[in-house]
Amino acid sequence: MKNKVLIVEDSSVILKILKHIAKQSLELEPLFASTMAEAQNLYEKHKDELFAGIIDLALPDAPNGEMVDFLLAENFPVIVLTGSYKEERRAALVKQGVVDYVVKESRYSYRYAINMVNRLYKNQKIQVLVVEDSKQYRKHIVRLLMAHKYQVLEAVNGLEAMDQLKQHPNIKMVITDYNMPEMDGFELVQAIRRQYEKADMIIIGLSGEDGGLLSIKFIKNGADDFLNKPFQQEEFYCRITNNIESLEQMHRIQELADRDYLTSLYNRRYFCEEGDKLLKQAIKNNTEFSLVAIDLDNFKSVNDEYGHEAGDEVLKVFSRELESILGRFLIARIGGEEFCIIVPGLSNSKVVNLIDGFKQHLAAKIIDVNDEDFIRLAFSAGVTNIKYETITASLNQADEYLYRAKEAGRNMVIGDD
Ligand SMILES: Nc1nc2c(ncn2[C@@H]2O[C@H](COP(=O)(O)OP(=O)(O)OP(=O)(O)O)[C@@H](O)[C@H]2O)c(=O)[nH]1
Repeated sequence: MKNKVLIVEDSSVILKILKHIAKQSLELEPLFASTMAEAQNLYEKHKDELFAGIIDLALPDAPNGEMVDFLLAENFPVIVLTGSYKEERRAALVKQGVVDYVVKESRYSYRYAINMVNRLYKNQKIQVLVVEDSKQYRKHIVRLLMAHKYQVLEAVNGLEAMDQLKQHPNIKMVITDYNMPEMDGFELVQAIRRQYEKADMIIIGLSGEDGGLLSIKFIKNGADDFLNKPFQQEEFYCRITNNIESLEQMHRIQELADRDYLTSLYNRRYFCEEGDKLLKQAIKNNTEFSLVAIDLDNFKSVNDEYGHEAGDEVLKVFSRELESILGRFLIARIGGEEFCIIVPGLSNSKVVNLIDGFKQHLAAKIIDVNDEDFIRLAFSAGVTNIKYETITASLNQADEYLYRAKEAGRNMVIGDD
């Protein structure tokens, strides 16, 4: 597996800063060197595990970028660190195929270089579709994207693009030209936006020299950004990266909004929204649909005896157990020590057995409360397969069974029968 990064820098002060930042934020394992000889040794030894390099342009035994040349000849992704900005040098390096060029100005520069490696590593999982009828331009864009490690797919017009989107549901970004046969760029943007929200798909339009009118039209039709052709390679990368990072940020915010802060299980709002969809599907297809309500027994005594913090830990352990055994279903923490699960496709008695099985699994676990005290956990549960019109009504029914279980002595599962 390629999960190591070669970092080569001769200044001991800068190397120290790089080590510090790498420790804080590099998502791969760094290997450090301060001369070309050392770096080449490391490279030969770890070739199969090395993913990319952050390489100082001038080293004591390689004053003219020989280390960078060596790695580029090996087709190895290189981010260059350099002490001074020279436009000609920058242009030559970009043409040679370096991933990026970072001038050593401040801590921010080193952080940028480390983040770029993290970015490349994540890009390996991101699919991008390039839609362009000019073969020359298409290949140019594909090459640029591949240098930044994206998975790239191609189409020559809008129709082919729609077909590719259907075949590859993980595509996250479409870069599209305007002028194409069959279906042009605007028609494509409109067709994509009919199916994909902005949070699910980035669209970048490519426009020729037209005084900016095409760019405006692209944005008004639902594109997120545009690039005027011909573009600078670095502008291309900046726009692609910014858009991908905004999408990731949007997903992080969405995750935070959907999850319970303590246990990271889904929260009540998400559960009700998704549960309603699943319930409607089950009603439409006339299939089984179970809603399970679980409440830990005598949980107050855990807080009272060991403190609220220990209670929090126990809730986290319980949630992990739920996930490990029943993670294939929709699970949520809907209140303090109350949890809900939706189990589609099984009869009521089968779901009661499933939850009983989980209860036995839990009973066999000794839970470490605070490294000194150990407890066992029990819960009561209600399971209903009655398909009401809303998830809230099903939840009330499961809750009713749950409280019957509590009244009948706790530590039991009650179903419709
Ligand atoms: N540590 C911790 N405790 C919580 C949290 N949310 C709710 N609780 C506690 O959960 C306990 C629930 O108590 P009760 O409703 O009396 O229920 P119980 O003790 O589990 O008893 P039964 O449900 O009747 O078996 C209360 O002490 C709450 O403070 C939380 O997020 N963290």
